[in-house]
Amino acid sequence: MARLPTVVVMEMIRNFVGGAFADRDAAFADIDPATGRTHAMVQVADASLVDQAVAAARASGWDRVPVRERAAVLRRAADGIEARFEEFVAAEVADTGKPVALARELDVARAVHNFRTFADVVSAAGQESFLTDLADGRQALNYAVRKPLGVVAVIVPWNLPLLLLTWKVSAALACGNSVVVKPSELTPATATLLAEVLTDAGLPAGAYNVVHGHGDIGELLVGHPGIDGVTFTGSTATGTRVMRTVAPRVRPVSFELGGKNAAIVFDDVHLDEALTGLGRAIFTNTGQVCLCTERVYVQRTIFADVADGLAERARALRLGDPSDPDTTTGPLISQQHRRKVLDHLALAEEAGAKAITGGGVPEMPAGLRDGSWIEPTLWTGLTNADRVVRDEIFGPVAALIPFDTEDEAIALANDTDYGLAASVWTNDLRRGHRVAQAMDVGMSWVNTWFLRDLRSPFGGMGMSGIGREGGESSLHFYTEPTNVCVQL
Ligand SMILES: NC(=O)C1=CN([C@@H]2O[C@H](COP(=O)(O)OP(=O)(O)OC[C@H]3O[C@@H](n4cnc5c(N)ncnc54)[C@H](O)[C@@H]3O)[C@@H](O)[C@H]2O)C=CC1
Ligand SMILES: O=C(O)/C=C/C=C(\O)C(=O)O
Repeated sequence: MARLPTVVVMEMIRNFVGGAFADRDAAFADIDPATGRTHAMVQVADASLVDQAVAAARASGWDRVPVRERAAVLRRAADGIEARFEEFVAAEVADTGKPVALARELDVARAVHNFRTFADVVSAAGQESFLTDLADGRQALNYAVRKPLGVVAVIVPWNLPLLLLTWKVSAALACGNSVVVKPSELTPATATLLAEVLTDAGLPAGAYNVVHGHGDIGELLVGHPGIDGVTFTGSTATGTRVMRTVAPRVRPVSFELGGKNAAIVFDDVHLDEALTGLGRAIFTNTGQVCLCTERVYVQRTIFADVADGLAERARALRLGDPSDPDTTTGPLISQQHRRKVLDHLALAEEAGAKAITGGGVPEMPAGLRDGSWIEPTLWTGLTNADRVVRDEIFGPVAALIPFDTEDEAIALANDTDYGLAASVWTNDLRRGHRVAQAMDVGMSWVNTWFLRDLRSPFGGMGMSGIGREGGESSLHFYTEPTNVCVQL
């Protein structure tokens, strides 16, 4: 008997507007960066769908839902992600090529945590009040009531798609806003899956909308007259463009942009622990976390030990099939991004750097050869004057640079246009506090990296962004206070 041909039905990722999936004819390919193969098609939004999404958000009525009920919806959303945990993992792995172990531990676990945290934060929030003494002996009561901004545009990148999306969406919804989300064109899957979970959790139609597309759709969204605030994570270049688009309508923006983060390693450190921490800081998610370390300043007395130890850790990383639980390191997000990283590898060579490990494209097994793989790379022989020590590269790369004194290390670490994150590695408690505080950054870690308490402020200074999110900082960004003054 003749066998029927196998029909492969490609998954179609659709826009989600006003509580329903919306079909559009135009679509683009969603590429798995580990294999280079198309794993889904993504329908592209257009101006009229953006209009519909903003109108649906405006009409959702979510702002009138009491805080207690909002928090309950967020908690059910967290439960819903947990119930479909492996579906989220699979979608994130297919879009990003990141190892399944990382997607489980970091991305999807954090999505659950984001919803639970902002349910707690908004439930515990109070309001500012002041009793004002007046010249005639009487008093006035000042208190501020916080109202949601309204409709918030959420623009997120491809490196931690679900983590960053839910970090913003959970806080915005907690405060009573409705959102229109534009995920990265490279990683559209989990934002779409989240629409189902939020609907099942009881979120009203229109409170969460997803429009897919490239930067032009993002630009239409952030420039839309119905948008009351914009939260953006991505490159500094795109952040400045978003700022220009939003400026004529003077809407609040929260920007978490690029970084060129430093680590400072003192010679009193517990070497093994520091090497493990630094390995994470440089190579996690193939260096594609805005917090990743790309500059490591090492006290000269232990420079050779740190260089050897880090190179050994880099060589121990296991690049390979993302679905293998033992894989530690995936590909870069795209061939285009790999070209950018490879250009920086070439620039480093021209500047006279020595690659003590890596420096090129790895040999991958059949099936993975068309992926955007890159070797984890460490350089010596560079200084702060070199472009690769100044540009954000966003790959598994770092320059190791020696220093002699604490003051010199602080000056070198702060010698950058960025100001996102830093880490200090020392066994001297006082020095740890002192140097961490001297870093001109939003987040400064001592003997650890990317350890997050979601109630603490998160964001950057300089070219790394505007504003902070997290805990109360999120409540402040996603609401506007109206101060009421009552003569008593
Ligand atoms: N968190 C971070 O620090 C991140 C930094 N990057 C850096 O950015 C570089 C470029 O990566 P891209 O994918 O191009 O990031 P990007 O910053 O251009 O993209 C981020 C998001 O912004 C959207 N977007 C693009 N143009 C827009 C516009 N004019 N208006 C509104 N939205 C717009 C994109 O579609 C995407 O959803 C990377 O090589 C890396 O250095 C990338 C991702 C995250
Ligand atoms: O922990 C967070 O909230 C965010 C971490 C990472 C980024 O913001 C990023 O890589 O852009």
